Amino acid sequence: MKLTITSLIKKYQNRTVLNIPELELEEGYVWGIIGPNGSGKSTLMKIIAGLLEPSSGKIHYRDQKLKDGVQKDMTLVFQKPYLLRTSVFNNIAYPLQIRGYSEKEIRERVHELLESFQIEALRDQKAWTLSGGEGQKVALARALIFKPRLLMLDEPTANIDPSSIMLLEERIQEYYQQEKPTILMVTHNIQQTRRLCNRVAFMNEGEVLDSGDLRHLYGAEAHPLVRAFIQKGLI
Ligand SMILES: Nc1ncnc2c1ncn2[C@@H]1O[C@H](COP(=O)(O)OP(=O)(O)OP(=O)(O)O)[C@@H](O)[C@H]1O
Repeated sequence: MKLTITSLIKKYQNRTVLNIPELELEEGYVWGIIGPNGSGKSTLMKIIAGLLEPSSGKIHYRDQKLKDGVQKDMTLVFQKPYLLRTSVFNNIAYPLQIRGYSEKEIRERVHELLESFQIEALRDQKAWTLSGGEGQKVALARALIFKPRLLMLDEPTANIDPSSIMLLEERIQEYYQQEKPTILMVTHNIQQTRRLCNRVAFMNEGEVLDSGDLRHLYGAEAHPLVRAFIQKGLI
């Protein structure tokens, strides 16, 4: 099973910010999407999540066009957590509420997530009063609660303290081990890529220069620009 991208172009005014003739992302892996600022990583994730229209091109997920309702199976967690103007509990419960789960199931599942993210104390706090790191935990808990088959994370641990980074990474790893979803994760942290990802795609100026397993990307066969970036620690 694959996520297949064909002839994808995204332009703003006349500037092309994304140009991907062909890219296949095999399912069941944790993909690190890496590359310098402005290379199109977030734009690609938003297009896959259906939040942004491409200028042209096609994306197929499990042999279906993205349009055909398959996006209910996926979610994108933004770099700056986007939370609803309500309590932490309601934010995490929301994906189950709209999917018609019973009150009891919702209470139990939310409680489990509050515990595993160590945010029980924030249960009734209003989402807009949370710190950045707390908000990021709530956003990830809300994403995991409905067990998406495709989980997209845009710099999930940017501006997060080291112990919270560890906690978020543990939750992502645990979810991957339990459910074997496909995870696409934008990160600027190479160490994090090594810890969490088993596949990597490298982007530069709107193009995917290289992709594959970690050994390939960090090895001698990788695209010369990818090697230069990695060797100089530029990403
Ligand atoms: N709404 C917009 N209008 C015009 N240009 C845009 C818009 N959104 C993004 N861009 C441009 O598209 C390019 C790709 O942006 P994108 O956010 O996808 O990059 P990125 O790789 O995620 O960067 P970063 O690592 O800094 O988060 C950038 O040059 C950006 O300025």
